[in-house]
Amino acid sequence: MTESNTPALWRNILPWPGPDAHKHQRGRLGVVSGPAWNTGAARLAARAGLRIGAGLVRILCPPGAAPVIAPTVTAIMIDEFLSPEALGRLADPLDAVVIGPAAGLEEETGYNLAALGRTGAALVVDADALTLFKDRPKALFACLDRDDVLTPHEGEFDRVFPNLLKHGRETAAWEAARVAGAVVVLKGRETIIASPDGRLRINPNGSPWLATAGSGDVLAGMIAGLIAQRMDSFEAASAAVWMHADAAERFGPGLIAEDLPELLPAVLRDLK
Ligand SMILES: NC(=O)C1=CN([C@@H]2O[C@H](COP(=O)(O)OP(=O)(O)OC[C@H]3O[C@@H](n4cnc5c(N)ncnc54)[C@H](O)[C@@H]3O)[C@@H](O)[C@H]2O)[C@@H](O)CC1
Ligand SMILES: Nc1ncnc2c1ncn2[C@@H]1O[C@H](COP(=O)(O)OP(=O)(O)O)[C@@H](O)[C@H]1O
Repeated sequence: MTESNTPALWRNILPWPGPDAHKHQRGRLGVVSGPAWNTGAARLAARAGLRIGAGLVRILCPPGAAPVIAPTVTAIMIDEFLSPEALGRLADPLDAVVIGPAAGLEEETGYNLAALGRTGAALVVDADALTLFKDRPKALFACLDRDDVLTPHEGEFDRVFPNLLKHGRETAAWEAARVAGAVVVLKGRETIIASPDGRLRINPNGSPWLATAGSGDVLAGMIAGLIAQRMDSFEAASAAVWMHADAAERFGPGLIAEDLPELLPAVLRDLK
């Protein structure tokens, strides 16, 4: 079934806090950072996850990155991990984790993903954590569950799912979700959200102002922030894609990725 991704599909299941909410109950999100000179992407994702309503957000960083991150965050917490096993232990109590933005193309990123795959947290896998698996996608799929989300742009999609795009974006996304056994968000002008059970949504409100570095990192944080709040992964991806574009259209000229999280309160208010 193919649908246009309009708010009517998911507006009534957005996660608003109840009167007894506390921060742990609102959802615990983790974002894996790259090394010291590559922490910006994780900070963008973390800020977006916090703004979309996750109650508690932690950046999980490799040795040496914490002193860079600490002066730039306030509500967001920081944990350092020294091994994939240590990352897994930090992630275990979390509801959702983003891995990939500026994570690096070293094997360590794959080991980190595998460790996260053994935790109970839902994963949003983006950027380097996709590119790393070029030519060996089965190793990526082995880390995934059906509530995990892959967020490739077309370049990343072609690395993980070679020869699929020639069948058209819809068929490609549909088949990718089936073989990966996870939700696939094929980004672009008309972003497609595909579920492993065969559902497909095409996003109608794409904004070219999103063609700016780091906007995909923000989207990954938004999706994971909604999943952390217990929204179904396919619905969370659908809602985040629409809200991301709506935020960009509201701002228009001059938009940079840093602006996107700050636009979310207005987007959320109008949806409420
Ligand atoms: N603030 C930050 O620290 C940022 C870090 N970023 C990170 O920087 C690293 C490298 O990013 P790159 O942009 O080089 O890697 P990409 O994989 O995005 O780009 C590599 C190549 O893919 C090709 N490509 C094909 N289709 C594409 C599409 N639809 N969109 C973009 N590229 C397409 C392009 O020719 C490009 O040269 C990644 O780890 C990424 O997560 C970026 O997310 C930007 C922001
Ligand atoms: N021309 C466009 N029209 C609509 N959306 C776009 C356009 N160009 C980029 N986007 C959106 O911007 C985001 C870019 O993500 P990505 O390529 O991962 O960037 P980055 O790696 O810099 O964060 C995606 O959500 C994509 O759908």
